[in-house]
Amino acid sequence: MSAPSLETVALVGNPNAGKTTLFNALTKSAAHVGNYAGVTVAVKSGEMFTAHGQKLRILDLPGCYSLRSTSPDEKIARDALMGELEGTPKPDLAICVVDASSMERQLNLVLQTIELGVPVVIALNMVDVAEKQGLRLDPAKLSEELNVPVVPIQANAGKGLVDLKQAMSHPFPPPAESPWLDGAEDPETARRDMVARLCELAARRPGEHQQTLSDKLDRFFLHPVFGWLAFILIMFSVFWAIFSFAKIPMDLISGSIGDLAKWIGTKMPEGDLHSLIVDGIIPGVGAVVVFLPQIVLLFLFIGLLESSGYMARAAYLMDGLMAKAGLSGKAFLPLFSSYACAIPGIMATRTIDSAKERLVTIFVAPWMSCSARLPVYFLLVPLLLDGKEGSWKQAAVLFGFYVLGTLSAFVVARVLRGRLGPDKQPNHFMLELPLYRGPQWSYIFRHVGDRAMAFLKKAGTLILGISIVLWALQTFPKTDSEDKGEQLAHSAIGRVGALIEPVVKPLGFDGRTGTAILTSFAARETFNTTMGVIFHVEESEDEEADRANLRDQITQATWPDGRALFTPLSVVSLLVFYVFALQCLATSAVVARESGSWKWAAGQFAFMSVFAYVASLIVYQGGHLLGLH
Ligand SMILES: Nc1nc2c(ncn2[C@@H]2O[C@H](COP(=O)(O)OP(=O)(O)OP(=O)(O)O)[C@@H](O)[C@H]2O)c(=O)[nH]1
Ligand SMILES: [Mg+2]
Repeated sequence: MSAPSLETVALVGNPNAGKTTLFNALTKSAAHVGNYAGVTVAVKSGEMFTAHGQKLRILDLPGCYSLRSTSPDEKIARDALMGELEGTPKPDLAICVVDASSMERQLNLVLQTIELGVPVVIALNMVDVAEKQGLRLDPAKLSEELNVPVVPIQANAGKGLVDLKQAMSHPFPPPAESPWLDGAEDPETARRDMVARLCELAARRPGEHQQTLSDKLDRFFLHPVFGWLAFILIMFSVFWAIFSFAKIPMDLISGSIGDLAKWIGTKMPEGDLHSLIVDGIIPGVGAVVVFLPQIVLLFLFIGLLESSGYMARAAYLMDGLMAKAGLSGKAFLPLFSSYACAIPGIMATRTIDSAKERLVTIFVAPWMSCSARLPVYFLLVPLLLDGKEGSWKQAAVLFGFYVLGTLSAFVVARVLRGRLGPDKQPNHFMLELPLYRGPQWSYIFRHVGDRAMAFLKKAGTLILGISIVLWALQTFPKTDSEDKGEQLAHSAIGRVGALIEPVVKPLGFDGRTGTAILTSFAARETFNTTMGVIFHVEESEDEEADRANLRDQITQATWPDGRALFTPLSVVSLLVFYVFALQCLATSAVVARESGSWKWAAGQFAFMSVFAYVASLIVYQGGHLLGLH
């Protein structure tokens, strides 16, 4: 029975000290770690057994620099320690996770935790890094000075965990005193003096400053000119690699889907069920699933950038640009995570102290092109270029659409930030540059695996359901006509298309594309599903045609008068629409929760939808005036 009396141990420490790594090692779980500050923004709980078989509850807290902070994630950490956080019991023991290589900055929090009167054990982490820097650590001295147990560990290699578990066994050490406060007028100064003394005694720096490899790399990656060139080159290579490496597995998947459809086609008798599977489910789900390789590659590259430590350098470079948008460097990581998915990105804004800046960041986060847009981009971008043109050109176009979303987000952030007025709270951005590290493959693979599973799960549930509904909508009501085009026009979906057409025609789309846009307000990938279902039927008169390749089918689509439906101009207009439209119910729900107001979420939705429409209109009509087509 999970008794409520289960004793609770909280992991406290500065951001990036290795708390989650330790949490995972102790509880054998796989919470997300990353080599930059602010990865954990909510309290995570797990269970473990001590050396004596005693069961403990472990809490992984968000990193914080002090216990008086104003940003939501640091407040969560403080409240959890004080037992003031709803749903989490007051910890019976706090393990202060300290990065041994930067004790000067990290011990302050340890002192504050001791002052709270909670029993404390110090886990002196990253001893490997400290050693490489030539630091001479003296854990015994530190323990003696503070009167709390100190255990040197290396969390990512599982070293020292046995000793740590021993220190966590019952009875817990008694709360330590805080003699540094005795007779002190200003606790802040008293703590600073104490930290200096402790470092002098227990963490002696080598005589001369050694230039580490990280220092050397940083001279290049943080260089005002070369740093930016490297940044652009790295990002561009990621896009290029996604386009070129994904090609082989993608052809394989789309080939198998085609074969499957053909095989079922020959095995099953004609009829509605046959049609449901061959014309509804397979093209509908298939149009999304073929992009699995791109999703996997995107998350693989994000994982590599995160764990190597490069992400923190990118934040450093972007700091100046962020300031121009009225945001601080703290907004960079939330915005960057939004390229994967806006939801964790919006959650990560909890690291931002300023409430107003946080709102603005939440507002613009969905314009960082998320991975759900990738299937749409990958379907459409190649239509702009001749299929044979190199993948670097396609990568350049894709890069361009990412830049468009990002720059527009910065402009809107600036305007909005200006309107919200100045901030009362102080806002300090302290960017730590962690050391460069080799990739941690096991975490990366697990994370990529999770993402791939989530993507497939969505395809197997939401997308599957929508495919079935779409198939029904275009099969019923039935006509007697043999002509597929007539049947489509007569069907429910054809009627919806006819209704929508006047609205989307000024943007260069017909009713079928309009229907696909409409359905993608549930989730963006549904665009492909709808296109897959509608255009599959349209073109399948020709039984010899390669049914699997949706792109070939939509290149051949025409208006009733025979003009091509997808011209470069209408494709650009469509892509622009997808860059800006907020088509994700889950994001809106998270925005409402994190901003604490439905109005904010609704306003964001309305703004982005109208913006997308107008931007697309300007592109299409403007292009026409310029004689483009
Ligand atoms: N070299 C070395 N790296 C470590 C050690 N422990 C953790 N790391 C790495 O340090 C980085 C940060 O680890 P996390 O566990 O995410 O840190 P955190 O304290 O949870 O950070 P926040 O959630 O941002 O507060 C990761 O890249 C870890 O793999 C260690 O003992 N030695
Ligand atoms: Mg963490």
